[in-house]
Amino acid sequence: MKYVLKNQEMQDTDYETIHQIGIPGLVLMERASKAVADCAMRHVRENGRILVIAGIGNNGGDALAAARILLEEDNRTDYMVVGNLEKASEDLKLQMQILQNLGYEPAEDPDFKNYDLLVEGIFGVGLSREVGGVYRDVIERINQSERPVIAVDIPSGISGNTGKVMGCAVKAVETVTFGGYKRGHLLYPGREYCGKVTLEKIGFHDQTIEKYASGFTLEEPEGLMPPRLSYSNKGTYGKILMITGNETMSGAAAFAGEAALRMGAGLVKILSDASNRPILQSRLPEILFGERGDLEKSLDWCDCILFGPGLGAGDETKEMLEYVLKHGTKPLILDADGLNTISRYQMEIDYPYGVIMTPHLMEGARLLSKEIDEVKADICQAAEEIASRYHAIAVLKDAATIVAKNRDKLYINQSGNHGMASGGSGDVLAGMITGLAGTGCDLYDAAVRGVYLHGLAGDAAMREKGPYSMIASDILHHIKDVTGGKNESILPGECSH
Ligand SMILES: NC(=O)C1=CN([C@@H]2O[C@H](COP(=O)(O)OP(=O)(O)OC[C@H]3O[C@@H](n4cnc5c(N)ncnc54)[C@H](O)[C@@H]3O)[C@@H](O)[C@H]2O)[C@@H](O)CC1
Ligand SMILES: [K+]
Repeated sequence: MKYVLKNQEMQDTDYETIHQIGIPGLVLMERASKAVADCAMRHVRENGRILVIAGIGNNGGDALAAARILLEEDNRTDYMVVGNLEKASEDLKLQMQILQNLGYEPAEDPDFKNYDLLVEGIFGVGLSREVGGVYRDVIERINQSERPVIAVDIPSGISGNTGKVMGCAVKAVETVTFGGYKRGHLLYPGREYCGKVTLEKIGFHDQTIEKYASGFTLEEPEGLMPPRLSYSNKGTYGKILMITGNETMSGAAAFAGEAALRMGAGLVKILSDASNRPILQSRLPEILFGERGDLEKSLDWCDCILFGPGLGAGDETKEMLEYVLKHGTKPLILDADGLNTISRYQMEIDYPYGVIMTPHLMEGARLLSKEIDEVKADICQAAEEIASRYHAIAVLKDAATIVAKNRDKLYINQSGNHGMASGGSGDVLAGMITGLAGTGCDLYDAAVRGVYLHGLAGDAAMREKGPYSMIASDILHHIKDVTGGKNESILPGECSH
């Protein structure tokens, strides 16, 4: 798990580290610049020429100190500063003075194409408005030079808060950042401008970062699945009820049902249109099939409910959803037409047993009565609004999916790929989350882990089938690769590890 911060949260972390904990800012800066210089040396060939481009804030200070370390290591390095030096930060002025004391003067109007590598520290977490003037000119020259660029902290021009391009932005091959990720590293389009993101420790301690970070991300699948017990039976791993699939969309029910079973669920019962009985029972004989008349007794039977995939958003769905919201007593996952029904009929949700809502951007926009562009402008905020308005855990699905719950740290997902952008992927996700929730996993954990593992299964599918040819069934097929436990022993005491 890694923390994710907004600009102000990083500045607060800086402030506390320097002024309350007592690590001098210049010590942090020296460590930051060492990490940047090391990265530059990994990228540049022997005798290659490096140009360091600094702004006038502390991001520029990091860059100039990196230039000094590169020179100390005998790299052919020039530097330049963009902006009015009179307005520069004290640390930037100091770093420039040190370079001059050592006899290194800034390069005058250097031709970027004469260098093998550019290192840019124009703006970091201090970027606060659209980029214009000399800054814009330099950023455009950097990109036009077609030279590899290392960005210090975040590519200049990318908003650390939203990943938005603030007028224009540097396209980097690698970004070296410090302490924790910034949201802009993980959210699109910023994510594409960063190249590889390398997170370095420079003196910010975890407890300080944890105190200020409003977000987190997962990077390792270990330890995410609920434990399996030798002494257990199918009842131990959850009885899941799925109200899914109308007469034209049996596939949604099949995908969600199989995904829950592949996540380890004990029993899955699908209530669907009668015409789906032969299809589902031949495709997925492991499931129990019921018709909609079975709703009342199924609600008593189950440990967890999925409502929505492939149902259609008509009056019948509305009546069933009202019934579930009134009589259900188990955690509820609302997806697809469950969500469309809520927005279409402007239903309110106040369901005390826990709700996860899994809208894609368009469904999210409908739930908030907004235009999709408003949702895209800050998807973290949109996810938080859905969570707060519907008293739910919101899973707002996009290339970087967000999971939000009131007062908890927000999750930004990094797994997954564009090969997953095809029909059925969302049904698989809903089934995976429901599978985890039905096995007794905390609901927020179920949402976060389901999203992360779904992306990892998609990545495994992409490696096998490629982004064009992979389909939702391939994601299902690869769930086995991300749930682990394949080498575990069958009998207690027979462990191989
Ligand atoms: N001691 C510290 O505070 C540390 C700071 N660090 C570095 O310092 C960076 C933050 O430094 P700063 O807070 O000085 O800010 P930046 O260096 O990110 O920004 C410089 C200044 O540019 C101005 N500015 C913002 N948007 C602009 C725009 N669109 N056009 C023109 N000017 C604009 C702002 O007034 C800002 O102060 C981090 O990203 C990191 O690289 C690291 O060295 C770690 C320690
Ligand atoms: K930068």
